[in-house]
Amino acid sequence: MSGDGPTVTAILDYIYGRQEAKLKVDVEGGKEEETRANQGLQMAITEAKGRAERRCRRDGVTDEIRVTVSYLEAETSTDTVEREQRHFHRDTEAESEASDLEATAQSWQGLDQWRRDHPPTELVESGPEANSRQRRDQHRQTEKRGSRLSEENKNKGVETGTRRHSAPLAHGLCARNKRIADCCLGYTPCVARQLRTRWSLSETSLWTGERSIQGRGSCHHAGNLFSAKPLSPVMAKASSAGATASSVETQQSKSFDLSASVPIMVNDVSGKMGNAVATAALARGLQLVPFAITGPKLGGRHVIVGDVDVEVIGAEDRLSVMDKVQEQYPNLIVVDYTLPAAVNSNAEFYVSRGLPFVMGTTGGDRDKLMETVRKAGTYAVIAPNMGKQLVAFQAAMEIMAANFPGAFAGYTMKAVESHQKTKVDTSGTAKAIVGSFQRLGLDFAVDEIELVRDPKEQVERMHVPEEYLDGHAFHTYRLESPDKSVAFEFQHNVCGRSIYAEGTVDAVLFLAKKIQEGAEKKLYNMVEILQEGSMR
Ligand SMILES: NC(=O)C1=CN([C@@H]2O[C@H](COP(=O)(O)OP(=O)(O)OC[C@H]3O[C@@H](n4cnc5c(N)ncnc54)[C@H](OP(=O)(O)O)[C@@H]3O)[C@@H](O)[C@H]2O)C=CC1
Ligand SMILES: O=C(O)C1=N[C@H](C(=O)O)C[C@H](O)C1
Repeated sequence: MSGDGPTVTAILDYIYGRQEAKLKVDVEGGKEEETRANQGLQMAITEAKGRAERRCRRDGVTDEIRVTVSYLEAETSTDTVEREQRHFHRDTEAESEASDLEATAQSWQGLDQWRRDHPPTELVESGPEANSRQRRDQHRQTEKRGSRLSEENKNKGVETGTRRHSAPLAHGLCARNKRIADCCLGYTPCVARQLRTRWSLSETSLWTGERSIQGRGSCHHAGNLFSAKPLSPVMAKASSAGATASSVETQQSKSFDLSASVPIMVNDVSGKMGNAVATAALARGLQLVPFAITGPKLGGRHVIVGDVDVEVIGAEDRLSVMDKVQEQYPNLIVVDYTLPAAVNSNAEFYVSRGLPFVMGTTGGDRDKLMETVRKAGTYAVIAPNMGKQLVAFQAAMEIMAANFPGAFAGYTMKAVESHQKTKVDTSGTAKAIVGSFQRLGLDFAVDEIELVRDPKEQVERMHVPEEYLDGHAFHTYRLESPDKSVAFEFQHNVCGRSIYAEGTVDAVLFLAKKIQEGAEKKLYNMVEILQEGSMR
């Protein structure tokens, strides 16, 4: 047994053709007898099984899952390094590698072999007993490899971004298609293999630089589904590679749910958050609808996001435009980042058209907003903050308030929030957190929250970095006991908007999934999405 204890590595493998799923659980670094008797480890395995089953159900792959548990000998860290380096060399030959991969991945035997040659850079699921040293080693190696890969791709004139690549195939796809690449990042080799399978017939297009594949092909992370709608040139390419277009279609219609290729409309894409969300959505393979609705008489502009030219339509023309858009994109999900004054009327418009939506905009009449959505029974996510860790903090505060109501009775609080000077309302996040403090016994009203909007004060007093004066959210809550002998301070400071944009994409994908499943519950907040494990 290694000094750091055994490692659990669980790999979920969907076998689409046979509509079944297998979970492979490897226990490395432990002797069979010991690991069987190790309760923590067994719990980790059970947990991995449970998560795999949930994932299978969520993805609609199969109701059945076969589980095998194998006990392997421990490896030295030197082995790991060597294997990682081999992996790197093979990464750079990703194209031929991908062919090997498909052949070897046909059986568990093959998968075993493949995994020995391609140790995962990240565990799909890892139990509490996971060996942190080994993971740190792997991480270091991967980071090194990632930057070298980026360098190489720069030389080839290919944009891959700075994130690391988890599998040769992911790298292969990265090299040709940024959107797909982004979806692949973070996937483990076995999931990447699914992608390889999906794209096997069109991979040549990816590698030879055909732009056709970049059209509306898309994949997304939620549920590990890879949904693709290759454009006809890809079909043609596949045909010329020896497969008929119909065989490609048959394979896809069996394996994919095309509704997972989620089209989103971002209102208003010309705003700061709207733009950030549209950019993040494209990077994660969603389909950006080339129309956005803005306020009355504010339309007539075009905003270019990635390679999509979005026409911004004034509210006065929204009826006719939406007729067209909904016909063309029946699975459309709307994202709203507009202004507090527009929240209620926009929500009414969406529900009147049965449009599922994610409302990130703060302010307006929140009770009325909830009532509108509940009454209409439209699928929606409504939350004042979409940032994963902020949502977790919010959830923690709610839990504390629910468990210890009145625990801070008698305490006083000062709450201050600083945002870019264009922000017109009080932080919706602060209002939600204050709600929890109220339940904890504090006598504090939301209109007591202090707002800082003056850039000079933001720099000098709040210590906002100057480059983020146009996009920051700094919050501090300071609590004191009646005799001032005890003080608590909670602070969350965010620079930029990417944390919210990523969370918004999670929310869109979550909603798409719920719609696809026909979920009875229609209205969600971000805490619920986080609880379901649907935030990246
Ligand atoms: N939930 C979350 O995680 C987050 C929420 N937010 C919230 O998102 C909202 C938007 O913030 P931000 O992007 O910074 O603001 P911006 O002012 O940059 O963007 C608002 C956009 O909405 C447009 N607009 C104005 N009126 C309407 C209307 N009636 N219908 C549709 N669009 C309209 C504006 O157009 P024009 O410019 O022409 O006036 C502008 O493009 C705020 O409420 C903010 O608090 C922000 C960050 C994170
Ligand atoms: O307007 C913003 O910027 C932000 N708005 C949200 C809020 O009001 O809580 C979230 C975050 O504070 C950024």
